[in-house]
Amino acid sequence: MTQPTDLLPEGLEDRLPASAARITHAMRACLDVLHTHGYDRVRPPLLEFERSLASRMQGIRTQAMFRFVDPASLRTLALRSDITPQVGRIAATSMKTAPRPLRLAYCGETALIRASQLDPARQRLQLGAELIGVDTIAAASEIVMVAIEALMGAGLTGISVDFTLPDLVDTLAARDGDTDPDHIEAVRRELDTKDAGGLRDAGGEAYLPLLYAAGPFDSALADLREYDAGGALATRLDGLKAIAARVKAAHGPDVRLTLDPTERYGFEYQSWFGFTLYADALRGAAGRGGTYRIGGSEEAATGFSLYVDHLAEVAPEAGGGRVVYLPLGHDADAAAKLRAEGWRTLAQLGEGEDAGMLGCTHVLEGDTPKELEASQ
Ligand SMILES: N[C@@H](Cc1c[nH]c[nH+]1)C(=O)O
Repeated sequence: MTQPTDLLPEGLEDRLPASAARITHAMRACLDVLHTHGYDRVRPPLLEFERSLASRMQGIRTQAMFRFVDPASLRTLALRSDITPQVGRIAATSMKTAPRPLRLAYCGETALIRASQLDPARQRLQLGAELIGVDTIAAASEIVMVAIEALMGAGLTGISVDFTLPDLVDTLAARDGDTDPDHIEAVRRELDTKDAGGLRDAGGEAYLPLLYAAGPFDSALADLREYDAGGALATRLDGLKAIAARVKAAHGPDVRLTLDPTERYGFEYQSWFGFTLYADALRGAAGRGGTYRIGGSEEAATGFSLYVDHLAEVAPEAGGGRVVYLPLGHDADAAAKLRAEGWRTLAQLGEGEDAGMLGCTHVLEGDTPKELEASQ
């Protein structure tokens, strides 16, 4: 019986076996890909001092985090809403002297006070990789390639990568000698809503072509090059082209590439390069990444995060449906051998159990699993 006290807060939910199995399967597949590419796993804590979460990356807002006073230290703690800043802290402190480039992977729960309208979840299983100490095309390409491989490892299809230039407006404002923060912010806001009229009213007429330089990668890049007559964006555009070329060479038409230079949603701290990952049938993003600087050490880094519980909704089922029922007094060695071969076993505990109802497909007879129907 559900009691009123069993209700969960909005945006938080229990994952029951089928859904939890999908998530675990996707998580393992993604972690395996990161492991094979040389990314070492770290496990930062679930909460830490609010100030430390905020100080490592520019633009992080702790207002969106769950915060409370620690009865032990009487200081404000925050629940992490993103693991990347924690990995930045690790790279700048305990792993300061580790050789660069430093490759770190992570996977853990994050929480947000307010979900977005597109994605109401207030808890997210974030998994990702950070490549620290280099800001090169080679590093950004590796991150994009590993992210795609991780999604493919989880069984996702129809993957697309949407590139963006998170610091675009700042770069153009610097080019134009525009130092008025209010004007820059107004332009950003109108670009975010992709409102041409609003952009004009905000004095951002010069930025109008950016709204239209979006879509399939090659044509959007060509539009941007045309727009960028003065060449302020030239190195960025060359970088994007080189990264895209690597993805194309490896995946051809299997991975769709798009470019939306003004897309800033979710890019709080990324610098010249950002990307969002999508897949077939998935509502919203599967993940996001880009280049950034670790506050304090000012070290350059590139990385990506995948939202595993979200992407697992469209990942194929975990499979491995073979479950063998072990009757009372069964041969324990035979059962152990089957488990070692990848079978799942379910041991009988008492009389009156229905192996089929409990999800078993086989029953152990002697040392051989017999299909349930066949054995009856
Ligand atoms: N942590 C960022 C993505 C990212 C990882 N590294 C760099 N950017 C996010 O979840 O949006």
